[in-house]
Amino acid sequence: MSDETTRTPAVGPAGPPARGVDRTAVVPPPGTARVMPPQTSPTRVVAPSGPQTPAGRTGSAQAGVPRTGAVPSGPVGPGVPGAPSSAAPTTPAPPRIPATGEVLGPYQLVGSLGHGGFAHVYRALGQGGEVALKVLTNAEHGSLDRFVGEAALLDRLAGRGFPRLVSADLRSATPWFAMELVPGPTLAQRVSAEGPLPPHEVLRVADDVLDALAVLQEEHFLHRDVKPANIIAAPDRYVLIDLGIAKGHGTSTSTHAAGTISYMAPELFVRKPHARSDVFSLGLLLIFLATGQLPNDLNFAGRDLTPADVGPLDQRLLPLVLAMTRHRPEDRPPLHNLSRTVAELSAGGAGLDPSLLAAADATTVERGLVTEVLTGSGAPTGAVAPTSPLASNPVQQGEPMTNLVYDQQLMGRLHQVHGDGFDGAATEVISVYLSAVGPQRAGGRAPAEIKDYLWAAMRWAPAFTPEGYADTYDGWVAYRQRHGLPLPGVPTTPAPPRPAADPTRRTAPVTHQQATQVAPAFRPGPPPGRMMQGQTSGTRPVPASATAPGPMPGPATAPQPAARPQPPAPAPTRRDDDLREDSRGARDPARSRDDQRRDTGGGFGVVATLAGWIPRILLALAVYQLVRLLPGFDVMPNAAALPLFAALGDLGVVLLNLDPVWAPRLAELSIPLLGIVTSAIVNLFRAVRTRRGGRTWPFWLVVVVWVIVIAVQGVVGYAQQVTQDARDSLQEQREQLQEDFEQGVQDTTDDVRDSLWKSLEDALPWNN
Ligand SMILES: Nc1ncnc2c1ncn2[C@@H]1O[C@H](COP(=O)(O)OP(=O)(O)OP(=O)(O)O)[C@@H](O)[C@H]1O
Repeated sequence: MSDETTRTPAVGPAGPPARGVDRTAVVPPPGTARVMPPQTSPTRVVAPSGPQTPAGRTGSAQAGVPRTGAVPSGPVGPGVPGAPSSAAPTTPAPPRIPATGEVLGPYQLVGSLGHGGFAHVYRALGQGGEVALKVLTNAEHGSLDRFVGEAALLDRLAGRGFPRLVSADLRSATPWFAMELVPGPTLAQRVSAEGPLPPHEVLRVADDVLDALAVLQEEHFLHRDVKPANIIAAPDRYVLIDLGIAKGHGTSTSTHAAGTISYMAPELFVRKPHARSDVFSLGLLLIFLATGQLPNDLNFAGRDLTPADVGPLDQRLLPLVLAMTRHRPEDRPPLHNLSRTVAELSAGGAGLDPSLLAAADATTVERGLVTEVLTGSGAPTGAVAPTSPLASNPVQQGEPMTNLVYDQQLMGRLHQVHGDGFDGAATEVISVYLSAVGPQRAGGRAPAEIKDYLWAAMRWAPAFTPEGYADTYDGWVAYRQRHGLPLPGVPTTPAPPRPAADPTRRTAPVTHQQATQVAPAFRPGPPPGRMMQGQTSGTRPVPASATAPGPMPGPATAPQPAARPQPPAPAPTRRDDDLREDSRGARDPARSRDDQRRDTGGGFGVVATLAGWIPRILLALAVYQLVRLLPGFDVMPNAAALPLFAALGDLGVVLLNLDPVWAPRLAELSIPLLGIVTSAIVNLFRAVRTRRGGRTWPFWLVVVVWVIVIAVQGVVGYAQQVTQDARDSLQEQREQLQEDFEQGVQDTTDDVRDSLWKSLEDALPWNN
């Protein structure tokens, strides 16, 4: 078979694979492994020769697939063939998402099957028929190792409960692997479309998934992400997908984290995976399948579920799921006992053997499992910075801050902040949040520690702050303003209504591509006093402490520690695709300022900016005109006399068929009216261009301001007119009086003079 290795083309330089070039095979270091061409038989991700383990023995060879290479016994990472080590010639390329129609190796991508924050999965066509082709689309540190690990593990599982690995090229500039295409919807899709499953079908799911988990356990792995979206309902079986090794280290905008957290065992929140952590998730999954809902499991209250928590459930299933979801992992039954119980239930056995559902000592295969998973996958501990205090001071189960992960409003806000790439701002958000809800919620932990813990619990990798913005709260707000995104505290689209039938239950997220929503009630506001004092996680400043005083940041709803975490609530007026685009752009070091200018509209952006000033100038003019109405200020030049407004006044008179005396008044009114019209046009243009039609509040704000301006102008103008009329009338009366008086005096004078003359003439002797 060595000839097959040699016919595989060598790994080329980084860059998109050439069309038609066969780069399908994993190319191991010389002498360490072999490669098989996909056209003839499955290519395997193979490991260097090394110590064999039981895992190796139970791998593909056990399934009857010939193998010559040893399967890595532990986690796959650097050093494993196909996983470029630090010395490997290829470095992870910036995220590139291939388009449908592209050719990768011998496959043509014919459609998208789905994607998470880490990879895209395509339906692809090759010589051997259709496959599901998974492409790594995340270039963050460690992503490639985990991607290789997933391919290697799939290879070892050899289709037992999982899709069979077909071929791979993990050293390509766009690393990918092809696996068996499993036809059918995911269980999330099926329940969403058809509602809860009948009990016998739930038992079938349990049977298949328990088998798959047992195979995984033999390989010394936990899945850690058993949920409806990760199980495909094929016509004849249920297949577990997405080996959670790489879960959550993709872009922050992965919507999968929400689904993940809903099914997460309590011990995983404190980063203590247990061999029976998957049992817990499967127990919740079965409840969901049977009822369509998830219970408020109250695990953080430290107790097991009760029948009342679970709700109406088939009585045969009830003891099974109650046992699987026990709070303490060691109280849950091991996989083998569960399989026997499910078999008994499926066969309709009259009496269950209660000992099968009792707590049991660790089985041989369970021993040693957890350490391997923890150190092997690098997650969730991988999300904790080595400099974090958590690295040396691990979180203890039951610490108050572990409940913060259940706070939907806090997590919704953090999801936004992180999704935008502002982890430093997240620390400030947490600090303000603690000021609002009380420092006891921090249990003595600093906001930076809490942030690191929450990031680990959510499996969020450190974000990359967009170029040109400070990684602070203010920087984040500036970013959101610049991109026309909802700001903290600004009410947006309301969250989808929840079923109100039973307050103790909640509907599970049945699809991980759900519409985003926001948690508007928690309003961090500006951070208190910019109290930076140290550095954490590299170079980011952090607030001094959780107990630092600060202003109450608006209405903060008290957290509900007992509730199981809801999916974090991302921003509502923005689709995940948009978020992903921005995040991708922000993460791309090659992203130039030109690109960013293009994002903001380029030349259109300049025009839009200039146009945006017109309503503001008109508003200033309107206010100026208001000032002119004040007594003594009318000496200021009249803006309404400007040719534009004067012409509008004349036009208004003509159009409304008014007395020309109204022209100056209409000229004045034309200023605010023009302001309303231009601001409406500008806002409409922006909303259409940014595809954020829901963001109309600035327009309405401007309209309200204009209406106030017009009203004030109208009232004051009317009052002024009335006063002027009265003054004119008084003046007229005064002048009339004056005139009358003067006329009277004149008449009297004339009369007196005439009378005197008359008397004088009568008195003269020569007149007698
Ligand atoms: N073998 C397969 N056959 C058919 N569809 C598949 C297969 N593997 C994956 N898919 C589809 O692709 C989607 C994404 O797959 P997967 O969950 O493995 O991606 P991911 O990037 O690892 O996601 P995540 O962010 O959860 O890690 C699945 O929801 C499923 O619909």
